[in-house]
Amino acid sequence: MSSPSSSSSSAAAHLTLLALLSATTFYCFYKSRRLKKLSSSQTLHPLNLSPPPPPKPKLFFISHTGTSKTLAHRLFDLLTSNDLAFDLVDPNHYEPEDLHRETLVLIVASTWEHGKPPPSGGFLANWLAESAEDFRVGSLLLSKCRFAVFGVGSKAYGETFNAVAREFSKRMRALGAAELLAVGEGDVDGGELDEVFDGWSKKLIEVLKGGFLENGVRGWNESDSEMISSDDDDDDDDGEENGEESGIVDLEDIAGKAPSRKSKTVIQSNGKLNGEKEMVTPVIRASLEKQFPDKIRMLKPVTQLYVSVDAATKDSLKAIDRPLFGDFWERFVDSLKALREKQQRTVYRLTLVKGWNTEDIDAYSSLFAIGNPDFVEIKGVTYCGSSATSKLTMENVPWHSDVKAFSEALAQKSEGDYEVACEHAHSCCILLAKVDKFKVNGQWFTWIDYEKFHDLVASGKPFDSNDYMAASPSWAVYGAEEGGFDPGQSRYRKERHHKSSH
Ligand SMILES: Cc1cc2nc3c(=O)[nH]c(=O)nc-3n(C[C@H](O)[C@H](O)[C@H](O)COP(=O)(O)O)c2cc1C
Repeated sequence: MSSPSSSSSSAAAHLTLLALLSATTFYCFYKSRRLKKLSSSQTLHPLNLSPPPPPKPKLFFISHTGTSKTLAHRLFDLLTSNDLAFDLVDPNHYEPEDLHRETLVLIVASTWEHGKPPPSGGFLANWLAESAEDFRVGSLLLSKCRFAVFGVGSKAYGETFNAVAREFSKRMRALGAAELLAVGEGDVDGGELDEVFDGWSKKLIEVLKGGFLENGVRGWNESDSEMISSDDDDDDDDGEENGEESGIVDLEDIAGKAPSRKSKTVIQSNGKLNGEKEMVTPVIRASLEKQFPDKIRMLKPVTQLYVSVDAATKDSLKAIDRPLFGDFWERFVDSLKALREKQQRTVYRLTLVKGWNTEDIDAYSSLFAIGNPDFVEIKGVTYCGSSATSKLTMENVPWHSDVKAFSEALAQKSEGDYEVACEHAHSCCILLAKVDKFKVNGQWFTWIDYEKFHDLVASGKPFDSNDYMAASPSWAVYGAEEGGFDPGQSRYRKERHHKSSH
């Protein structure tokens, strides 16, 4: 191991900071534009042509043995005879990711075993449930949509009577849709289904024709939906000016927020300017998700190679990243393995989201053996405002003390392989480093000697990450009074108007 060069360490520190700031700025800008595009995609047309007309109202039937389908047909005829044009739709032939464009949706749905929908409605029901519970999908996703649900079931099933219809109603409301009237509850076993359905349908027609919601709020008609669209565009701009969606967010979040979770739709849209889905192409998304281990292997030497470790288990990685590939977990593990073979500094980057991935210390720790990274950088997720595309709240943002506790527990679990080396309290960030490489005679060498790195690359000879390390300044070392803030820089503290105990 060569001796560390302290002469260039200060320059290296500044370079590191500069690089970090530039990257952060780029991604903040990218993120803010992307969020704006996602939220405005519901209303704007590509190439700035006039906005597309609102989609035709939909009447979904979710049926197994035909009862709900028959009722839906009857409702369709009634709507048509009242000059209300609808498409009658089997959800098997519908892409739920188009739901955010809908302005009026009716659902007639039956309930089957264990309160579940029949097969034709399973995908739509799951999509709504997942979206409603996903903090990255905003509670305004369906804000342009008015809806009503009629359930077909049997009271004989007790608690699960019409569970599917109630669930649809609950999920749609959770995503911001406005319910036109209360869920209709049809009971096929002696509940006078036809009368109940006809009564509900009549009320629905009154609401639709009257233009009023049951709760007195003004309801839907075509010109309204256009008015809503243009208002929303204005809101969107205001939002950006007011900084509502312009907050900082981590690079890792970008991949997870890709507009489609189905590779089919992303690929179709790639380069075709067909609307809102071209923003993140499969290639960008896949590379943001670090799902190309072969590419990692082929990389030329870089000073520091990061792999995002967004979750520690297969299930949580699927929930957080919404991966593009079916073999996402194998690709992820393979990406970690590829790090092991690298000669340069390697880093696992963990972004903690409270309530999502902060619990599983054991599972994270077991990932260390796979990639054997030089460093583990642990950062709290950054709040960027709630919006149509994110329902991350301050509740999900860990305090620096949470990040510290998590990091210390992880270090302890490594049984001496890693220790907490540095912290950056003002960015809620902690660095674990490999003790046998980067702690020399009790002193940390986590900084980078860039000149040395370039000399080593130019030499063409093999080298290792500790050949270009530099001493960590005292203010950056874990536990320092400065908490990682360079005393050579000026600090501006934001004035806070709320009480905080932290
Ligand atoms: C095996 C079975 C399980 C059922 N489970 C429920 C249930 O949990 N809750 C409910 O309200 N109705 C339940 N039902 C009643 C059905 O919803 C009812 O038969 C309905 O007419 C089916 O409508 P469809 O033909 O449109 O699918 C069940 C029916 C069967 C045959």
